[in-house]
Amino acid sequence: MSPYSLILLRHGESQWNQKNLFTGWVDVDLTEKGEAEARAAAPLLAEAGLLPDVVHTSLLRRAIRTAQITLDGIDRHWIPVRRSWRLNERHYGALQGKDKKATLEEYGEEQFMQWRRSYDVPPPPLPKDAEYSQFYDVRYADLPPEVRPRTEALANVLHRALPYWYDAIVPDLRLGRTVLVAAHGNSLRALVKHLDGMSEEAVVGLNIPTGMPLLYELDENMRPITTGGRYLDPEAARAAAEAVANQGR
Ligand SMILES: O=C(O)[C@@H](CO)OP(=O)(O)O
Repeated sequence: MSPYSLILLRHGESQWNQKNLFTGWVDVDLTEKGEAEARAAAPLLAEAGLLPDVVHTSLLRRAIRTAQITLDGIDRHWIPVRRSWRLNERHYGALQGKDKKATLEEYGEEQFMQWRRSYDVPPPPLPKDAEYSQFYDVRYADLPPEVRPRTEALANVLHRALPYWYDAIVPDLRLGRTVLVAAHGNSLRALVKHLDGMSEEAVVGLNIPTGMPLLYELDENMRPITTGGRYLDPEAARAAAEAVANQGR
């Protein structure tokens, strides 16, 4: 038995996942399919005997609602919750609200993939007052303006997520709590990169599917017992990750 259990859960399908639009910090809701995915995660946790004691989410409703629906399904809707902008999806800059297929056609495969999956190349920044900007969103009002992103590469996401990992999630794990983190495709890619010690090149090929619980059993040093963790439904997760990889095509 490993000492520490961490469950990573990307939100269920969102309205903009369904429409194939770059989303980032835009606060779109789940689709009915996304709600069903969140419900389906519950029995997987129950069957594995994984009952979260505490949940951490981003400030975005697709992650917040996914956590609520999943936890409700295992009668754990009452556990303590903490939320942080540090778990938010990657800010997608000027791509927020843009169609993935149209972006691929307009800019070509190389640029498209560089923006989507490269480690350190961010999309162009989004003007503060653009339609899909969150710069003046009240939920980020406590953040100094220079911290509020207008675009992010995965490297920036890792940089802002790690303080939360060390200062909020690890302390919960150290107390022996089973921790659920409900977050996003790219904030979870950053966390997985850190946990698995992935190279900048390897993380390019990492895709996290929606609504599939990913269990990391961690040792005393908060390192995975098994690299890559373990999806509770590995076959479904593999197919769904492939679909994420192929978005835009
Ligand atoms: O649009 C987004 O914010 C993300 C996740 O949905 O997309 P991608 O997988 O292309 O990084």
